[in-house]
Amino acid sequence: MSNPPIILASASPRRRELLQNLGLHFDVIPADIDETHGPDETPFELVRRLSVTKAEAVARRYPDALVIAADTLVVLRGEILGKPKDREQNRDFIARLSGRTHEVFTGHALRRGEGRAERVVRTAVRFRKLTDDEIDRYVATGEGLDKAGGYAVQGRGAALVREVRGCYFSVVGLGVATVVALGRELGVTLV
Ligand SMILES: Cc1cn([C@H]2C[C@H](O)[C@@H](COP(=O)(O)OP(=O)(O)OP(=O)(O)O)O2)c(=O)[nH]c1=O
Repeated sequence: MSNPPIILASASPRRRELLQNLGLHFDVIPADIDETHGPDETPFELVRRLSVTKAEAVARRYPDALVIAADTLVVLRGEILGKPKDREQNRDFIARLSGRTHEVFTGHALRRGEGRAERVVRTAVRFRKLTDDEIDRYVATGEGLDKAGGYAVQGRGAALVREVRGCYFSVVGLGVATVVALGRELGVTLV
């Protein structure tokens, strides 16, 4: 049986690039959803809910497609660090991450008609101990402003990271192997 058309329900250029690297052809249709956190939600529950909400918002309009959505959160000692609202907050995030290990949660949700496949991937990331000057220089690049936790492991942020324990790609925003496995659960061979 031939594969259905594929839709990536994300505005993230990183996610698009990771899927393109597999040689796949797909459309990009971002889901515009409310990303407000519920008061008692754990990071696991939150990324799961947000990835599912993104997938469903698009799948409703394209029931014949395979819809792929994801959501990424950075968690330090139980506290969620979202996208920094400005450089000052970006500086605060990087200073707090310095010398410590935090967790990155990426929720993946696929839909194909009535078919659903979901998985949350958790990865531990340890930062080097950074000097004030290093923190200032990193924040001045502006790279972290649209990223969860205020850094990009795939960019200059690579210089901040001592160790990644788990799936590197899920830190960037999309666990590629997870997406392929979830696609197979829905009967779609992506690679
Ligand atoms: C930790 C980290 C996050 N990020 C990015 C991945 C995501 O794009 C972003 C987290 O925000 P998300 O809300 O997960 O995604 P998004 O708003 O970019 O796109 P959409 O909701 O349309 O899917 O942070 C990196 O690029 N590198 C990193 O090292």
